[in-house]
Amino acid sequence: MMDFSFFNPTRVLFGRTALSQMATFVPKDARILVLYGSGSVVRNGTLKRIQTVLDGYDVHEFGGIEPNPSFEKLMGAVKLVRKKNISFLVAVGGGSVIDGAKFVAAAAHYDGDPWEILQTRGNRIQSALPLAAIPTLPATGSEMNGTSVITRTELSAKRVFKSEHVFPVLAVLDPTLTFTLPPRQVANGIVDAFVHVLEQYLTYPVDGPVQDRFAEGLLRVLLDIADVTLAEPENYEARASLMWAATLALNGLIGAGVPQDWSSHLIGHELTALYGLDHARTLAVILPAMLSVRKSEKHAKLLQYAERIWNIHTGSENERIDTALDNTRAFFHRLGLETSLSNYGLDESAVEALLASLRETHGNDYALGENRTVSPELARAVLEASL
Ligand SMILES: NC(=O)c1ccc[n+]([C@@H]2O[C@H](COP(=O)([O-])OP(=O)(O)OC[C@H]3O[C@@H](n4cnc5c(N)ncnc54)[C@H](O)[C@@H]3O)[C@@H](O)[C@H]2O)c1
Repeated sequence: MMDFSFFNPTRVLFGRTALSQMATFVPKDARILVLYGSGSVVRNGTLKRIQTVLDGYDVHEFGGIEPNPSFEKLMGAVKLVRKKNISFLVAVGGGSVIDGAKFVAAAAHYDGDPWEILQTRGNRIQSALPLAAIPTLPATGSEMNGTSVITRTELSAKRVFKSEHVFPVLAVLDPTLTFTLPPRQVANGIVDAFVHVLEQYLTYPVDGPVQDRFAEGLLRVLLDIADVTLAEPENYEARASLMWAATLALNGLIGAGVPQDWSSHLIGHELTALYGLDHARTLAVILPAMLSVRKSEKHAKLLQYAERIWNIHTGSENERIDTALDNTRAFFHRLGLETSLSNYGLDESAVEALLASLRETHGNDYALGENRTVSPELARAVLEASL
């Protein structure tokens, strides 16, 4: 196992009663800004429930945060925070709203141009407003991590920042808040969480059996509940398992002490920035191609994945790995996600545009992935394999 430092300060309230307990953990004199997205929380009554829970507080609201939240929109919230002297943020929605609120939390305290927060990947953040996250879409794990992904629309640039200061102080996880999700978003969430685990699991062995078994447990649960939670949106137990699995997939625990890849995510971000594909849909395209192209580099863990997740024990080692990759693609297809760029109407010209965009984001000589082998040449091979 590799040496590591693990930090996670987020208090989690989980279950049907979580929302009603929330106020216990919000300072009595807080001036609150509730941030939300395109309005599903208004239509399905979630916002009303939060207003009731926060009755007695000085509460303001900021809606309209888009999927793949934009810097431009969020700067409006930063302005409001300063004008109203807000002291506590509450983000209710999917990963986009929670990520957006993290940016607002950091930008409100930032001296200088807030775009620098993204350009310096969060390194210069000294403090941030406290934030409570109420996820309504189990997927990103943003409710219990210090990561945020923000898009600057005018530059077609999607950027990540990380900071210990933007971990939510509170994550309110009520699976019933996800019952209204359309199947497309549930499927996206399952795939997003599944790929988060794989980015931290399918690297190379470092004798980390605790991390491996945690990761395998989460993968198996996601495979077990996927069909049920899609067919029965109000099956509480299945949705609760999805929600907790998605949170644990990216709260730092399974990745502590093991190598991490994340190259599929970084290429996927460019796909969203240029062509607007949902985050999870970019992963379903890029990840299988990435694993195929880097099969020999990841051989040992791919073989372990084939055996322990897909119960494949016969055939040559290469055949077992190929079958595991076929099964992974089939799982994504079964959930309604495509696994090739051409299914989204993209061709060779998109490959060139994506490669240019990757250079813009990461420099001309980038080297991504756990072994720093994902160079511009290798990224080209992955993108061509994903056509
Ligand atoms: N911070 C992280 O660690 C992290 C990790 C992975 C991805 N991300 C980022 O998160 C974003 C994606 O977040 P997401 O997948 O959660 O989706 P999202 O927040 O973009 O939401 C997708 C859609 O679902 C709708 N929705 C949400 N909850 C609903 C509900 N209960 N009922 C009905 N509709 C509902 C939203 O209105 C929106 O239209 C991307 O920008 C991605 O890059 C962040």
